[in-house]
Amino acid sequence: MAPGVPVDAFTGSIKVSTLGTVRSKRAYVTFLAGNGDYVKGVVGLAKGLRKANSAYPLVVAMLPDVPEEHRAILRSQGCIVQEIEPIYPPENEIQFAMAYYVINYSKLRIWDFDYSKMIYLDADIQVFDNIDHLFDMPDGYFYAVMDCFCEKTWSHSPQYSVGYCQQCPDKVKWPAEMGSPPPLYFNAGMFVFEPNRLTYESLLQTLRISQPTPFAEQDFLNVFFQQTYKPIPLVYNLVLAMLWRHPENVELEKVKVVHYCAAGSKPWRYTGKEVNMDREDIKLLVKNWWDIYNDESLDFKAENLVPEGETCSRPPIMGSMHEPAMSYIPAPSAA
Ligand SMILES: O=c1ccn([C@@H]2O[C@H](COP(=O)(O)OP(=O)(O)O)[C@@H](O)[C@H]2O)c(=O)[nH]1
Ligand SMILES: OC[C@H]1O[C@H](O[C@@H]2[C@@H](O)[C@H](O)[C@@H](O)[C@H](O)[C@@H]2O)[C@H](O)[C@@H](O)[C@H]1O
Ligand SMILES: [Mn+2]
Repeated sequence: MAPGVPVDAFTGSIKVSTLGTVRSKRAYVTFLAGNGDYVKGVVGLAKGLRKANSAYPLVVAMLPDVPEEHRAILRSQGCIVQEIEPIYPPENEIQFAMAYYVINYSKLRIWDFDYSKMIYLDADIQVFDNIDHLFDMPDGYFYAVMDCFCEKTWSHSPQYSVGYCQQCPDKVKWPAEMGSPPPLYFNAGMFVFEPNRLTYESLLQTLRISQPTPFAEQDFLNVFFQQTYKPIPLVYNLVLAMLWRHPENVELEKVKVVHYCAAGSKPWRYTGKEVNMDREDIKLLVKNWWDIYNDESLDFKAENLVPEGETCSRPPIMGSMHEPAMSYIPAPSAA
């Protein structure tokens, strides 16, 4: 570390101004696995961030099973393609809420990326308003939106069995005989974090001695970051089930980020046939996603690149950067 360069005590990352010294590197990051249709989600996300005039690039952490054709599509949309090795949980008999969640532990590789602060977004998320200001929140915390426990996907949990949800803690109170209520729990489809080698090593070491649970890496991250987790408003990650489970908590016109995680809501697979998918608000949100996906004016244009070294208020979205050669075990095909 260059002497005299201020280092943030908590994260160990370099914190300097942009005036002639190392600029703290920021980026959005998503995760892509398999050769299926989630690549459409990433293209939509890249175009949505562009439409929202985000100043930061989108890095795609992808497993080795993502085909070259999909990688080329993402580079052509200005994404930074970064291959990662899969991470599997310890041997287990667990029944994940969705079988493919087993690949989601691989998300943990993003803590080893060379950035000072990142915003993680699932590929089934769309950003409809600029959220760059989230990068300026105080360092040293893990920021994410609180999840909801009311969907059937939670039927394994004590919360679901007693009808308790952190979104309405006074509606059905946590039974005193079950001890204190569960700690606040976040949805891991969107979070603001600081990549850091020490944190990364600790995540991997802790995972090796952790019992996998139904929501896979989401459960694991909630336990790991329990002491530094800070809830942020649901406008930054609208878990669609909130629309029918807690409408009193949702002001749809103010929502900046939509998470298409409800069963049947992935826009690129949408049929409208599943439960709640025939709602007018769902139809509108799916249309809004397609309007961005199909908008050719939002496609990446190389001429928008600002040549290296020129001062610019908005770091360019780079086409692609050198992918480090990595040896890896072929990952199982994702869902
Ligand atoms: O076949 C798959 C399944 C999942 N994912 C990635 O893993 C994330 C988490 O899965 P998903 O969003 O389906 O989970 P949900 O939020 O719906 O529970 C996705 O958003 C993608 O980024 C992927 O790339 N390919
Ligand atoms: O691997 C576990 C996944 O768990 C989460 O999805 C769930 C969770 O939000 C439940 O609360 C909902 O009921 C459910 O619909 C939704 O799919 C994250 O969105 C995803 O990124 C990933 O971490
Ligand atoms: Mn998701």
